[in-house]
Amino acid sequence: MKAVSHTVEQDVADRAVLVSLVTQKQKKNEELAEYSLYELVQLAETAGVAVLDTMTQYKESKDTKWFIGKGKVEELKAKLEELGGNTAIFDQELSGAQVRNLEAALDVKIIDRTQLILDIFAQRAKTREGIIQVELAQLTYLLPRLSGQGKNLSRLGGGIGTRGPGESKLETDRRHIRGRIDELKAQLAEVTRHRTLHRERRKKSGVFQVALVGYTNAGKSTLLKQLTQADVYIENQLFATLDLTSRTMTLPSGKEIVITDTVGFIQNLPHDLVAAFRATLEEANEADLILHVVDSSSDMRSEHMRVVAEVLEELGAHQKEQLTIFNKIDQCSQEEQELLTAPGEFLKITAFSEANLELLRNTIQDKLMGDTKTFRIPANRGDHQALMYRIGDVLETDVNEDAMVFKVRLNKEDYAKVAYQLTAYEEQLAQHEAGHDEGENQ
Ligand SMILES: Nc1nc2c(ncn2[C@@H]2O[C@H](COP(=O)(O)OP(=O)(O)OP(=O)(O)O)[C@@H](O)[C@H]2O)c(=O)[nH]1
Ligand SMILES: [Mg+2]
Repeated sequence: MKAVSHTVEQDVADRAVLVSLVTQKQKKNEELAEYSLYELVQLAETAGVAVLDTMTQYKESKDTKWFIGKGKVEELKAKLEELGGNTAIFDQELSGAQVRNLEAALDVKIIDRTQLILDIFAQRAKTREGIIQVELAQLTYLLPRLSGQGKNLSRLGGGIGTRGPGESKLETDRRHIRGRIDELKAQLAEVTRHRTLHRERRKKSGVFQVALVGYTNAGKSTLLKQLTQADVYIENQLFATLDLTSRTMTLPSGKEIVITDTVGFIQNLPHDLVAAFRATLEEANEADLILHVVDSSSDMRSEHMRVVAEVLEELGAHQKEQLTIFNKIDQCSQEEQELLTAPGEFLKITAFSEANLELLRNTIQDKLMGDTKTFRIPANRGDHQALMYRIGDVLETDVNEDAMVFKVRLNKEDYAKVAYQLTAYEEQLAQHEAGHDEGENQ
């Protein structure tokens, strides 16, 4: 390495130049490509990499051998030498051959966007399920890129720092990796089964489940914390949350529900990762209500919302009851706030306002539960009265001459099951009373 720039932090192991290729096709949406590179910088920093510089190449289509053009490779080499870089990170997915060619030409570590995201996930995963899922995604990514050549192989798996699948694992051949993939899949199935059982038990007990989903850094964990006083990790960085956190939350009616924080989404989320995290994301699928949290202060919020909608669709969760939460409006001007809109119901809030949280709690309650309704039940029919406690939350009771009056906040599903029966009771009561009146009049 030649001249090392004095701005470089010497103690950071990975010092990288970030590279993006914008092809003719993507050029139509240059803003998006630029944003993707901006995100890559954040991702790299999240992974603990010192970002020295970025460069973008505009090219008709990608180069099969070098990904970027040969001339651009020379330029990159000069830049890496000038700045004392030891890593090049590409914003798009590279083939195994491209990685090897670039590595040979540049003599630095080559990482692509997918691998970088996988590295961050590996760094963050804490639960057994998360750890299995990340290793599974890493190996699935690695398998088609294996060349069987020792040095390249270990480099390819090396990742940022030492967080790739360990080198000893990589010394083994494809067959071993396939075996390990099968093993991980089996372990994952087992963990998932436990969780599904747990979730079903919760469901049977009639507890409502709400899932927080959204683009990374939208404020999901902050909301979980604000709504439940949970002690969760919140950071102004991408992918702060990786593992699921479920907490009990109390609605204004006093009813308890379970609210779950999930992993954030990002554009060009590696497909292997979505597949591996499917089980975790299923949580959104099982929820009674999805809270889609949006960072309304981001210029890219529409893009974020599109990405989230796509992932939800991929999971088959797009038909679920949804509430869009435009969060961080404290960072938006009045004009910007007025522009915020979403299909279906939405709220504009900041997670730091108690009044806004109250509004959110009430909206969740209204979404999960029906309106309040008053029933009159014959005073001598204990069985009918017991029914009142099965169709929702009894808010008030009162007794008058012939009937007990129940004011109930309905649980839509449970009420639907017995609504016909209750209508019949009401009719009976009305008839009874009519008979009574007639009798009195005579
Ligand atoms: N100004 C402002 N900042 C907020 C608000 N809500 C959250 N934040 C900040 O946004 C950043 C990200 O918050 P998180 O709760 O970690 O976001 P997340 O959606 O859980 O992110 P990931 O776990 O990375 O997917 C933190 O710095 C929060 O303090 C808000 O209403 N207003
Ligand atoms: Mg989070």
